[in-house]
Amino acid sequence: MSGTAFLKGHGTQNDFVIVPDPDGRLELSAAAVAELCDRRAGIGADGVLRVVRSAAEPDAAAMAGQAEWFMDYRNADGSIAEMCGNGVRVFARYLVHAGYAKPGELAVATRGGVKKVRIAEDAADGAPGEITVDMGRAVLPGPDDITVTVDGRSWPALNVNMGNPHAVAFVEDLAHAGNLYDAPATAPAGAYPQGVNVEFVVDRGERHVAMRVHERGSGETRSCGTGACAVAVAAIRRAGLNPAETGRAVSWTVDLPGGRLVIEEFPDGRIEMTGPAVIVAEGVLR
Ligand SMILES: N[C@@H](CCC[C@H](N)C(=O)O)C(=O)O
Repeated sequence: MSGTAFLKGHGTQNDFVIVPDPDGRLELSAAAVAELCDRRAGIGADGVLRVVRSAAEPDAAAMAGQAEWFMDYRNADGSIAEMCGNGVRVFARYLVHAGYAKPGELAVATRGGVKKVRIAEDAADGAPGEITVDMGRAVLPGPDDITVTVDGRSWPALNVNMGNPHAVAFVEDLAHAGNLYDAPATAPAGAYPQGVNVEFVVDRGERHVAMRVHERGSGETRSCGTGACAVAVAAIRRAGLNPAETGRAVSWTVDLPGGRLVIEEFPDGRIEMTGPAVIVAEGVLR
């Protein structure tokens, strides 16, 4: 990949190497992604966002009529995931930075379908506007007896699918999640045949939680957008406030080690996630 241009960006400190490839010319192997994401020998990141026109990418050509750009997301180990919530915000920020889009509404194609994005104008002092993503609907596929275990402690967990799989466990203390370097054990065996992102959550106040996450393919990260949505859905159900039943939208604040995301669930089941996204560097690979 020598000579390839890249940028670095993050959303609530979930960080990404952005690789512009508008015409779909790059072969991005799993090994190349892992090298880029290596925090000592590479650029260092939780994942890679390849920016390609939907029409130029066989996986996304069917979405080209709805979204000009496709977010080709890869985890730090090179594996492919269906969706990345923080990634979509950073991807949208890049499109504005590069002059491919303007603040306002935008559609982004992902392996989890087309996501609608609203990019707020920058503030008068130049602070970047927040970005809201329509994350679609959560699916709660069960089973009801999922448990998560770390260091001999186990908790019941809710299986929430946000396009990608999550196990959400409410715990007494976020420190009980341990170092989260290795993937926490989940049971029953076979509940997550494709692996899982695991969230640990504590209450912080009214409609307000804090979480830590172990991401499939990336380890512990400082934020996970789909994870925050899964956590909000679990917290909303736990509080008996399902908007589909009450007819009222509900908003939950989710604090992560890298910042704050606000998640809103609507009576039609749609979930919106709002948070920051910034580009911090750009360069060329040697
Ligand atoms: N950090 C992401 C999620 C990235 C994908 C995840 N690791 C998976 O394999 O499903 C987010 O912000 O949603």
